[in-house]
Amino acid sequence: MSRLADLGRAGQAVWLDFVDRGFLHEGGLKTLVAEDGLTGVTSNPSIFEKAMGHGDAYDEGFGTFLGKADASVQDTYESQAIADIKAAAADLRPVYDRLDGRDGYVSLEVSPYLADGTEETVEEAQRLWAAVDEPNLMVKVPGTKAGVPAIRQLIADGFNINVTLLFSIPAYQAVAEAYMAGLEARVERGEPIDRIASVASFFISRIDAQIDKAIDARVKSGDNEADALKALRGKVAIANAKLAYAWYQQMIASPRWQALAAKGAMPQRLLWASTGTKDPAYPDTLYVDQLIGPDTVNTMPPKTMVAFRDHGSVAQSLTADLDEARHVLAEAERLGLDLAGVTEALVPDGVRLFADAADALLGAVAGKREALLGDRLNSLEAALPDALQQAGKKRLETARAEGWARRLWREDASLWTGGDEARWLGWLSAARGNQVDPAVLAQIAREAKRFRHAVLLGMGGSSLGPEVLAEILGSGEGSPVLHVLDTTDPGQIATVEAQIDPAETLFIVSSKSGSTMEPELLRAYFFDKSGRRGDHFIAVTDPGSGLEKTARADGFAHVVPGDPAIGGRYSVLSAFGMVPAAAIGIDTHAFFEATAPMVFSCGGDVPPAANPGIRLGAIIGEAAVAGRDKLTIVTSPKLRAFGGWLEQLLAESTGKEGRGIVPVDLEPLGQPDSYGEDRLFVHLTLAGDSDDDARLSALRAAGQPVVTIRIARPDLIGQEFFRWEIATAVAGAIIGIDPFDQPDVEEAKVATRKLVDAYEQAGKLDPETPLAETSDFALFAPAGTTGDAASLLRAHFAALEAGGYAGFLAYVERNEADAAAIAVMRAAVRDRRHVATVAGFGPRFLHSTGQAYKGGPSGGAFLTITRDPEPDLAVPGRKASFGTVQVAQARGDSDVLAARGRRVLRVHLKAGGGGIAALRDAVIAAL
Ligand SMILES: O=P(O)(O)OC[C@H]1O[C@](O)(CO)[C@@H](O)[C@@H]1O
Ligand SMILES: O=C[C@H](O)[C@H](O)COP(=O)(O)O
Repeated sequence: MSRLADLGRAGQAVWLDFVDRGFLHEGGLKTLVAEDGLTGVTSNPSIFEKAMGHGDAYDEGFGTFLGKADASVQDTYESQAIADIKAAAADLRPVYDRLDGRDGYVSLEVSPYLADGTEETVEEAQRLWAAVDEPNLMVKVPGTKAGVPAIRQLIADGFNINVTLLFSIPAYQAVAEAYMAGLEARVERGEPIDRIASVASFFISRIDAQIDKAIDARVKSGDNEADALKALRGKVAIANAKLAYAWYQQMIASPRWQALAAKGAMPQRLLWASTGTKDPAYPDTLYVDQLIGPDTVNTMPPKTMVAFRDHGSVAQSLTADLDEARHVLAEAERLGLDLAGVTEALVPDGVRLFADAADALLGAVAGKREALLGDRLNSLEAALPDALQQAGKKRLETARAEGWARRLWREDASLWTGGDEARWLGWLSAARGNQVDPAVLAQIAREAKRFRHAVLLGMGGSSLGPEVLAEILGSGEGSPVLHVLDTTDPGQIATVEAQIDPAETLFIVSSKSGSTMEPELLRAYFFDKSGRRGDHFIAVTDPGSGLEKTARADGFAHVVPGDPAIGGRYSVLSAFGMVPAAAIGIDTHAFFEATAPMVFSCGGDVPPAANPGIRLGAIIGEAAVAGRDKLTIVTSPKLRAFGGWLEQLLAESTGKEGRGIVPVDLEPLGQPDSYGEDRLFVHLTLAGDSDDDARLSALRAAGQPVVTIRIARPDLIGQEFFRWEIATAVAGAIIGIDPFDQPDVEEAKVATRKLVDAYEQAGKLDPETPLAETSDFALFAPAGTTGDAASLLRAHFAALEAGGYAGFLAYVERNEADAAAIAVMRAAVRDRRHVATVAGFGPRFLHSTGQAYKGGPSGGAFLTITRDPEPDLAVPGRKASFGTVQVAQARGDSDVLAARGRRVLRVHLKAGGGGIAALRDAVIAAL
């Protein structure tokens, strides 16, 4: 007869500390039951990681889940774990039935991520219990501080519980107390207690591993108690267990337990866990031989089981030599081996080890999902210099150990500054399409078909996302074409006006706050132009805003609410992006479906290294703190508009407190020697689109960091919105700022408002005296600057230092010709001064990159470009025209930049002069 079966006859149940699909399928467990009298199975996250995290044995099972866009890796893993546990439960069911519930259990552990939460643990145990749905399941709950009350409640609620991670006698006593209290609660409620099973898993080898380590260190250092110390090697854990059992025997004899036993209660057996020897110097059956006694369990890894079957010895060892056990513990104490400290530390250590295993497993499942999704998930490759590669890797490991993915989705503000960040995370769930009402979108899509044009009036987060959607996806058949007006430039307004007929145009007024000046002026302007046709207007705004009131009063066709828990720049997957998208006939349902693989791949259950958003965030965040803070956006032609959206997200989120990322968009690609050490290139490319591959390869070859994101189809652009939102939030955590506020934007608004108010009073703006002028332009700068136009321009660019950047802030119409002239100036400055260059059209950039220019890294030198609007446009009900407001915005912003110590030179292009082309030539000459 098997020695293992002899253990059973000695009163000790033999359990297997192992689960594996192949083993179960081949009938391995059934054989152990039949031949060795095995009566139970335990699992833990490490065991499942070994089973599922390697090889392909579970691929078939994973495949049924992972192919779906919205499968979570946690659910996928769990489905397979549960299948194995159910299979083991079925194999053990005859034992359970034969022993009338006294044994025959299989254990499944609650998530180690929950070990600090009582409520969460209770809920998780209930959930697993329902999911496995087998009477011979034991849910494993750690005996941590938070676990003990959970155990009490779960027992009271009638669940079978295996308490895990017990190392010390006091911790075990607390658990035994919780078990009795739970049973007593049932008795009090008149509920049965005779079918509730529990074991207390007392860990063995991990204690010796720690104590022995301390012993060896002291012996090595020549401790004068070396012999006494050596004598304790491999003894302390067993002595500790023996005394725990002695306490168990007393407890069982107590009147309190006897009263429960009289009502049919089953004792909570001590289960010896961690019984595989870790030190090869020890006999491999040590932690079985020495711990044999009635009403106990030993759960053994397969190797230990094989060894015991071969040469284990069965004797009532647990109650033998108790005095010796006491002596061992007394000696340990005398020698200062600090058993209490060791066992206390082993609890969080055990939780961490299981969490590490769970991370490894979830990471492996996520990897399989990525492979299965193929090009349904946008890919990311990073060619990075060594130092950045290492920093990113290290960051991902810290992020994993600190649970960043989970904490982000749990809305834990301590990831950032511990301020009000949790109030701004509505974009996470919005990415699943939860913020928008599909019926409203469908109605808007239907109604919009009667219009030929749609004009979106909004700034920053309210306009840049819709512009990307319109540019990259375009309008559906029979749906209007979208024009975005995010300006006060009279020329630009006139250009759009010339392209539309207000009678055939739907106007979408988008403003979260509902109080932003530009959309308010534009609304007033076009409302008049439309003949005050409210039914041609839709408002998208946060509930209760001023815009909502106006829209209702003016009978707008729809007032679609935003989510106040989403900031403007994170709002594209909410109503702010989806209403315009629906209006131009984009199938928003299909859009969210195409976006879902990224949303789920960036989930809280996907550890950082396998999480595409966190991976990117680690790269851009580490790059920024290492001085590579000019994130240079390079897109294939069809993705061009995306850069404008991304600029706002990065700049407004991270550029504050003198830190952050300065995005560089639409700067023509140069030769490697044009660039300094402050760049991180991000290349977004759409399959089939053409790229400047030669220049990009040259950059990579020159050691510049290049991240490449490949997008298989235009409708997968939604994935990049979400990936970059996650990445930005993560980069914010690395940089150490609140990525959801924009503290420096307000100041320019206040300065502008002052100027406009003064104009409303006086009918003119304060006169200014130019510092210098040519026939083409006049130059303005803060007091103290002198010289002629050429020397002022020369000094402006000469002041740029490595790591600084040149800004071109143009308060002119945003058209191809002006953009091209600015691009030439940028390339020239970049090539001659080796600094990054940025450009923005005002006032559009004020609601986007303006935050970083004022609040982000210093070192920017800004050339602000204005011109007299010709012709100007009046705003209904106001003295100040659009042109006046635009000039006031330019002046207000320049003043604030200067007040922040930024170098600012304002160039006012004269009417009848050579315009921006003349400025371009003057700038090139000045370099
Ligand atoms: O949607 P709103 O409230 O009009 O704001 C527009 C934009 O202005 C800003 O508040 C900056 O001024 C951005 O954050 C925002 O996206
Ligand atoms: O319930 C079983 C325990 O999880 C297992 O025995 C732990 O063993 P280890 O210390 O070898 O990981």
